[in-house]
Amino acid sequence: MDSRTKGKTVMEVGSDGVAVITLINPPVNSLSFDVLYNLKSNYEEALSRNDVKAIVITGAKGKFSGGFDISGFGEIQKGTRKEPKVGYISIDILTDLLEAARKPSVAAIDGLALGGGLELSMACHARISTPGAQLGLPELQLGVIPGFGGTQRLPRLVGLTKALEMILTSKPVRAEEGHSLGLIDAVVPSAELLTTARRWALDIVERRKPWISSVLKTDKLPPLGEAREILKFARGQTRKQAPNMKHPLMCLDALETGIVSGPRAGLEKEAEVGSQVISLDTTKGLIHVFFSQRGTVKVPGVTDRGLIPRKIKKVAIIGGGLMGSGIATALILSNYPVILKEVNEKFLEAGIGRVKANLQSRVRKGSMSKEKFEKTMSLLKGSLDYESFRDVDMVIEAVIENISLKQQIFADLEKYCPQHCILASNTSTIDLNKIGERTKSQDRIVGAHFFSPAHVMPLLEIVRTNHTSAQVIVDLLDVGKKIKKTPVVVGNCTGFAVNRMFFPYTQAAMFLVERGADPYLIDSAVSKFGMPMGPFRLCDLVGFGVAIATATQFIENFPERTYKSMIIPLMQEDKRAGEATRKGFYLYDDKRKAKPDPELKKYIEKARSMSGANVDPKLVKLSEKEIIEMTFFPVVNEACRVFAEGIAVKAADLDIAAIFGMGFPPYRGGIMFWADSIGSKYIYSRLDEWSKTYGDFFKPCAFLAERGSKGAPLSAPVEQARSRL
Ligand SMILES: CCCCC/C=C/C(=O)SCCNC(=O)CCNC(=O)[C@H](O)C(C)(C)COP(=O)(O)OP(=O)(O)OC[C@H]1O[C@@H](n2cnc3c(N)ncnc32)[C@H](O)[C@@H]1OP(=O)(O)O
Repeated sequence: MDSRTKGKTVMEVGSDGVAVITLINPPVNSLSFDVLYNLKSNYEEALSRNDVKAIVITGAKGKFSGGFDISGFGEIQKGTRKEPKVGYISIDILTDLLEAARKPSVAAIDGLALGGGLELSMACHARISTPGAQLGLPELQLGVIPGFGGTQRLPRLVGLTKALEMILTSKPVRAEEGHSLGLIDAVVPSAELLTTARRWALDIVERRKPWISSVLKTDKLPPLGEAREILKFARGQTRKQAPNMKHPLMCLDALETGIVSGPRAGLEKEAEVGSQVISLDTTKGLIHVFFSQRGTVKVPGVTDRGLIPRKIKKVAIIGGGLMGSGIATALILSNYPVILKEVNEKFLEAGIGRVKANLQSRVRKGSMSKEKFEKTMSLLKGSLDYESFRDVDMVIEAVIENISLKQQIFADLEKYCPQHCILASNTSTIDLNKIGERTKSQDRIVGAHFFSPAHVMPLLEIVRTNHTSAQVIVDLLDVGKKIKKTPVVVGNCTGFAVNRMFFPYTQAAMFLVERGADPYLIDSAVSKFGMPMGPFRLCDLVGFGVAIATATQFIENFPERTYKSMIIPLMQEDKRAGEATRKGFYLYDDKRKAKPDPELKKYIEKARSMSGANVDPKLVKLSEKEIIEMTFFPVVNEACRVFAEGIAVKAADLDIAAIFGMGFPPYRGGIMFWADSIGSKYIYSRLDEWSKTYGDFFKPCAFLAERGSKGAPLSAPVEQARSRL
């Protein structure tokens, strides 16, 4: 393969007259322009050769195709590649050359047929797959729409309602379901895939099997009036669920055009809309997230050293509270045997009960069988001492945020655990060097910061000190992958990456309400921006105990930029501690539904008088845009510090940390990506102005000041950062 080309296809013509074209572009046989143009020329050759009666398309190494090469969108966005003529691939190649050919084609699908992969197969005249195949059109989650005729052929093969479900949720179906839906013609074992596909193709030639052009099918489409109703409903749902994104609605337009005006018009609309969505900001954000998420496991100096992850056979967890039980649940769900240690029988029973409840909720929802529940629970053993820790490969400490308690635990662990055992802490804020101060095991001390609920939330912040060995990081990255978490490796400091970014967000919100802004308007503006909830609703959810413990760490370590608001401590004094007490910034009913509380004013006024702050008429009347800027620019500022200090190696890691740890909207690409879309100059000038008016909480850090003064991108690599990694 030419080093400049990305992938290829190869064609072999058998003595049976079947030309087998294989897609080759490791690791997932993505459809790069090179692959697609190669496919076209192989196809033309097959059509022109007299010894070819039919064509089979398959993918190399057990994968049909993971879809269009996503990096191609980036090239088009950056202008480094010219987009082909609108409709060239979907209409000229796949519809007019392949589907309308006078020789039939069959797709032989093993493994993946996603996006463009499934679309290519749907342009064939039949599809044979192996039982493990995954079939889906996940394009919307990348900000693009199903192209290559996907919006036209899928509804014609599986019906409009199912097609909408598959497209709008981006979720793939398995081969058996695909078969029952009519998407797949036969499911056969891997070893029989190619022979069955070849025979099927010849049977079509001989008219023993039907020669079906999916794009011309109409039998699965509902009558026009019904189709319009279904699409109207889908539009309503989409507007509610994805209010800040245009591309799902544009996709529905392409589907509707095909149903109302016929498949040719539908293909043209799909091509037109498909080309427009590539330049949407939300699409740029989502594509950035796709690659950044996969990039977090590439840690310079660690994962490029050829280290092989060691096998972790048994894990111990200390503390069966909310975090410990969640982590235990995540581990046993991925078949790790776990010992859960508590200080007494009562706490141990409660901890095991929590794990049980986590799994039982899956049984209730039907996603786990009773047998699987029993088997999974059998992996969990309780303990009240360290005796059973003698053969564990990893311990995760998950007790309350108390430094001396953690120090004692780590000193004990050093005595009882084997020499190779990884000693991890789930602390969310405390400096790991302090935790390990009373040990001589600094090279195997690491942070494994899970987010609550740990068996559900996708992020794992892996924190390393200057002493943590690369092997330990590689081991933990492997555990993270096995328990299906997105890991982000960060350096050691108070709050690490996520909580350091989180803190100014809640602080900015407190600052604004003390100066007269309405907390409920702030929550509403932040939710509209795309966060799952606003800062006040979030404080209630997390609970004021945690909020105060975290704030204490920040006040101690970053006093110069901590805004010390008394609102939460005052409410806590009155036994309002958030959702758990049914009273916080909101009041909660039996169903935990939140409603604003007029009494909140009282606490705000008291806090205001204590801090000496005055109501500022400008801040009382903030627009939604200003609310977003005043709450998120301080986050950008802190993210810049984290980046400049080398706590995060890549800006993209902070994007992923913000999305998976804070709930930052993925379609905005993450905190640094979003900041760059606004421009460092503007962010710097706003923060600078606020810091002059309102004080050091808003003061831009040196990194932001330097880049902002030049208008340079904040995500560009830090050249000479003193890396803590
Ligand atoms: C001209 C307009 C055309 C419009 C019509 C068509 C549009 C499309 O087809 S858009 C693409 C649709 N496909 C997808 O969304 C699938 C995306 N990929 C995945 O979901 C997963 O990667 C996977 C399920 C295919 C495999 O998962 P896993 O085994 O966990 O491996 P990784 O996710 O780590 O991926 C390995 C490696 O492969 C790269 N990669 C995966 N898919 C693509 C792709 N479609 N294009 C380019 N590259 C892809 C991924 O980035 C990883 O790369 P490295 O990090 O360098 O190892």
